[in-house]
Amino acid sequence: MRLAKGIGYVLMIAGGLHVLYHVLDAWRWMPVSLSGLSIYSYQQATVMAGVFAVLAGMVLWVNPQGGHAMFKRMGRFTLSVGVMGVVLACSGWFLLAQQNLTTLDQHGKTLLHQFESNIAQTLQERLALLQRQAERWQVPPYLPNDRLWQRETESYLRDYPELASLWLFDENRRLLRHAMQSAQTSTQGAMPVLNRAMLDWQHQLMPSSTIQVSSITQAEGRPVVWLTFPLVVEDNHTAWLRAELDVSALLNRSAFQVTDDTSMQVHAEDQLLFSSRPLADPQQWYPLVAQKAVLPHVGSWQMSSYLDTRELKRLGMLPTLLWLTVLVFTFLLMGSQQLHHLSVRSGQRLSVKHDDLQETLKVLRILERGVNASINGVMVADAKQTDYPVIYVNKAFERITGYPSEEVLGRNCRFLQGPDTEASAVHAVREALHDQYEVQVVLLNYRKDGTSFWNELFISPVLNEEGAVTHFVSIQHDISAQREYEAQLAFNASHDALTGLPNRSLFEDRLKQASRIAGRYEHKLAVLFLDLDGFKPINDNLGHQLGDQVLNEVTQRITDALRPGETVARFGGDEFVILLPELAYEEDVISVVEQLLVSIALPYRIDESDIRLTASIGLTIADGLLENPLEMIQQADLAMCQAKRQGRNTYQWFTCDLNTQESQRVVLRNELQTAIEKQQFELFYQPQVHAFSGQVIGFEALIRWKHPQRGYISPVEFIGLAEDTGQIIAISDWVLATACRDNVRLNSMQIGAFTMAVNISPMQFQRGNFIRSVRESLERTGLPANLLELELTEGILMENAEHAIDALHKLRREGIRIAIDDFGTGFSSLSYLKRLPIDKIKIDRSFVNDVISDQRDAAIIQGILSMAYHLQLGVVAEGIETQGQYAYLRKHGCNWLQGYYFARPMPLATLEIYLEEQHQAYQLNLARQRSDETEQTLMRGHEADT
Ligand SMILES: Nc1nc2c(ncn2[C@@H]2O[C@@H]3COP(=O)(O)O[C@H]4[C@@H](O)[C@H](n5cnc6c(=O)[nH]c(N)nc65)O[C@@H]4COP(=O)(O)O[C@H]3[C@H]2O)c(=O)[nH]1
Repeated sequence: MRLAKGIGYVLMIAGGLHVLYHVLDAWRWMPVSLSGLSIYSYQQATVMAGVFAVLAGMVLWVNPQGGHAMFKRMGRFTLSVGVMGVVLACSGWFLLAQQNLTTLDQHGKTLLHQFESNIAQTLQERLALLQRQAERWQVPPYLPNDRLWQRETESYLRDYPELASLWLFDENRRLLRHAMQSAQTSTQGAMPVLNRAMLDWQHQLMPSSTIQVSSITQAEGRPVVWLTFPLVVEDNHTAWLRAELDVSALLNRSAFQVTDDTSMQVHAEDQLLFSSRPLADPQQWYPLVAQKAVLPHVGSWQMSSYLDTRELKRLGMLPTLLWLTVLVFTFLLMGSQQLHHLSVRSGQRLSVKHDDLQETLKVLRILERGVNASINGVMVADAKQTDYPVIYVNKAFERITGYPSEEVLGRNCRFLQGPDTEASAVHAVREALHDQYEVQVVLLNYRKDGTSFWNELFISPVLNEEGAVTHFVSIQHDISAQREYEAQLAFNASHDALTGLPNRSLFEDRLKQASRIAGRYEHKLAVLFLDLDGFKPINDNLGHQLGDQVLNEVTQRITDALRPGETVARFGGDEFVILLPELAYEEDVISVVEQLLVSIALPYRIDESDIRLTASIGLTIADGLLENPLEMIQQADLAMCQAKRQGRNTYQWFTCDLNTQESQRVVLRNELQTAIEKQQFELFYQPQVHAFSGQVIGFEALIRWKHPQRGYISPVEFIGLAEDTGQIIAISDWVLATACRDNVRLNSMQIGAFTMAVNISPMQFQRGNFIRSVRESLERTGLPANLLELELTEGILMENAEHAIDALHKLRREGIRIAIDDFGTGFSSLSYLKRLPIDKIKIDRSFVNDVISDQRDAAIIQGILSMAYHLQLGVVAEGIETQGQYAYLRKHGCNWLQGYYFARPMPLATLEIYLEEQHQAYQLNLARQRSDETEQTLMRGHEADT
């Protein structure tokens, strides 16, 4: 920048000085110079170059940055063209001007040369003419007489005006005759008075035979040249003819016709002898050439040629025009070049801009596609116009709101608001728009069809390069589904998905609330725990879909039985809990419960078949003063379990005893788990004997828990709990495997083919892998299937008869025997029994117990035996404690017997000894019998002989 400024300084100063110099130098020629075109053309060229230098310097000095940029913008070629053009124009101008000057100089010289030649020739002719005249007068009659003189001189003077006068002198230099141009002669013929020069000549006249030519002298103020011719006349006398040549006339006579624009002058010793034109205005004439001319005899004079400055101007036109033309052409060329350069640069810039635009367009298209592909509505509003009219909406906006873009553009988007749009959210949006900051709100908007949707709205101001807000972009996210989902989640969090009833959590809330109200208003509230009886097999065997239908129907029946304000909740599975928050009388609970039991027990018509269900209900009542009202749920649960134990399809009040029992159950359950893990169980075996032979035909495996503190615990105490807790599965698997293994060992004693009867729990039987686990136990132990007998209660088979029948068929196909345990206690229908693929039935101990004393038990036993006989089923009577019972059953055809009368359950080792003893006793008895028979035979033979 400094360099540019420096160069600018130098150019300005140098150019300025150059111009000043020439302006001052040309001052005296100013009128001509200012006329624009003169001999100073070449100087003007350099002046113009100086002006250019000044201008360029100013550009660089005033704005070196701009100048630099300007030069850069002009392009090198343009600048080169400019410089070249200026140099060429100035050079051309200079050369042409020089050439003009040279031509003019030459022209002037030529003119002068011709003029000089003419003068010399004229002078020579006049000399020759007068010489001839002089010669004529040297022959007789010699000197002319007056008349002849006059005639001849008149002729000369007339024809040659430059001959100012002719003089004829005699030998003594006396004037004989003379003749003058009429203008100069006052009197023709009269002797003139000789002027001083003539007199001088008379005195100085030297006799000479040669022609004398004087130098230019003044005669009467005129430049003249004297020609003197010696004449030899008769008698060798001498005479002189003297001719006065008017130099001006001579020159005039010699001058040829020059052009209007040139002029010639002749000076002799600063005296103007001749001028082809009057040079009144010296500034009109430009001196071309001035040179000396030497004429023989006459001497030298100064000849000058002049050119009319108008011609000079005319001549100057060409270089100037050329200069201007070249400059104009240069500027045009520069202009065109610059235009070309600019067009190329613009083209390049346009190309770049075009590329940029294309790229921007591409990006914009992608953005537009992206915006249009967005699932969120996008809307752009003009922030600079009042009321922020919408200028763009994407497809998602149209889809979400139902408004086509043409109905939206130009409007304020408040048309999306409706009656339930939250005023606070709208206010927040307005404030954000007014203060131009981002805002995010959720508000209820309305579609074109009037339906509402939840709009999660995000509005952001858009700034331009100056940071001013020009637009607002809003992104709309229809979160209706999300809201619905959240509501659903909230509902699900507090409700049961299948029935839509409140779940435990909501029930607990309501219970707490009801308890507080009950405490405040001193009334009572009740909680009912309802569990369906026998629902699980329905669900497992008929499918969950059908189970769900049953549950929904149960829900409906319960709901129908309740009053408004009362709550029924589903706690999962088939458990329903009911809250009666405001009891007028305690007895009201009973009426509700009885209504529920009746209603639930009604048949369920599903898929064109009737399903029957009952419910067990536990009840508890409180006055709202319970510290923890949720205890009521546990209490009702305990009571429900008690109702179950009491035979189901009934209800049971909660009592404090139940609480104690439950505590014990909890302790027992934990200990039972420890027992499973530490294998604290043993199997005792109770023999079953043939009713008539008394021989042991098999055993029933009966589990014992060898508690580390309490000793042996009866299965009656823990099997039910294990069933409830699911611990029965692990226990049952162990029992089955152990019983099979021990039976293999007992059979290996080779004292009989013993059958092992194993009690099967309901949960064990209903497991999907039950048959497989039985098969695996047999395979692992190697016990033949026909030596395993499974004892199932009537209840197990009744709960899901079809599944049970199917499973029993499979088991029997394996060769496994099936016995129905506790037969007679389960109210089995006989038609149903007929379909069961079983081998035996076991008469329950309760019938055997009083068979002797109670006719009804006896009748039942007889009925069972009769039925079994006709169904071709074996019968085992258990609980035989007395001889009477034994005898009665044997008498009525019971095949097999089991009871303390024969043997108590015993460990394996004891059993082995027992069996050994029994076998020996049997053998002994058999031998005795044989011996008796032999003895009797012998006696009979002896009697016969005698
Ligand atoms: N008063 C009296 N009782 C007699 C007499 N003869 C046998 N008993 C008892 O009657 C019960 C017969 O077994 P249960 O009816 O299947 O009834 C069994 C059975 O239902 C269940 N149980 C026993 N062991 C198992 C087992 O391993 N698995 C399963 N699931 N249940 C078992 O526990 C119940 C009770 O078993 P236990 O206490 O061993 O009681 C046994 C047995 O000791 C008698 O003459 N008089």
